[in-house]
Amino acid sequence: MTNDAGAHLPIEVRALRHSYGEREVLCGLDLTVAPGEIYALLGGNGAGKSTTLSALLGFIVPSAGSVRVGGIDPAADPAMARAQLAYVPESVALYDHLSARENLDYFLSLARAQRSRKTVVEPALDAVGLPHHAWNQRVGGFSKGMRQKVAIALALARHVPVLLLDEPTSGLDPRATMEFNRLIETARDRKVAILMVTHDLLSAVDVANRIGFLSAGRIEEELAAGDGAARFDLNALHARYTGTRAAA
Ligand SMILES: Nc1ncnc2c1ncn2[C@@H]1O[C@H](COP(=O)(O)OP(=O)(O)OP(=O)(O)O)[C@@H](O)[C@H]1O
Repeated sequence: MTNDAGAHLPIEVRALRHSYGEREVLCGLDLTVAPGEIYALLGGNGAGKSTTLSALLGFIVPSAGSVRVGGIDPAADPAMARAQLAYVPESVALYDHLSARENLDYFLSLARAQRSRKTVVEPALDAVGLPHHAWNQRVGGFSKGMRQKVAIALALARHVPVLLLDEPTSGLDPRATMEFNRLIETARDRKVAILMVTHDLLSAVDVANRIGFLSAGRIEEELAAGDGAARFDLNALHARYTGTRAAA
């Protein structure tokens, strides 16, 4: 699928199927994320959310269907596909003995990206709201929220079109969750396409443009945020997520 200008969407998954041995986990998954959109992918344990991320990262070769990241097939060219994206796992992997600034510098050099301190690294750290006094501190002492800021700063500095987030708010308190949501809005404002795998319904309701429920290997229901203050109907979503819809 292409957008109106004929270009590929940053994330496109079409009729994706994947089996582990005899067991089919994804059975015709369709999912797209546009530039400047946050898509929250919800689903029960074992629904196939991580498998979907693995397909986007090129860690698995799907049995059928198509996956494109920035127009590139991750199964055919994983390195090129990964160059289009930033992946933030549940626990952000950084070099603990290096400072925030040094981590950015190092990862940018690995990505062969521009890494001028004044024009790239510092503006990115500023954009994610990492306090200046922390820039030169070793990240080993950072909280999960601060580590996520460094990871998102790296994504911004690399100018990638796609951001993949795996359970980003698990273990964050409500205030840190709110801060994280504002943080990914910074990436959305820069037209990054963001796919967030999560169990955190409140966070999804707060920040997502669309919410998709993965069940039985496909998107069973997809909802778009409304225009008003109540972007989604939280009660209905909760009933939907907990399988108590009939009683709701
Ligand atoms: N490498 C693997 N080999 C065999 N089965 C696997 C493998 N990885 C995942 N599975 C199975 O595939 C199904 C989907 O797993 P997946 O991790 O994608 O689900 P999930 O939605 O991310 O779950 P959770 O919310 O618990 O993280 C599960 O039943 C899981 O046990």
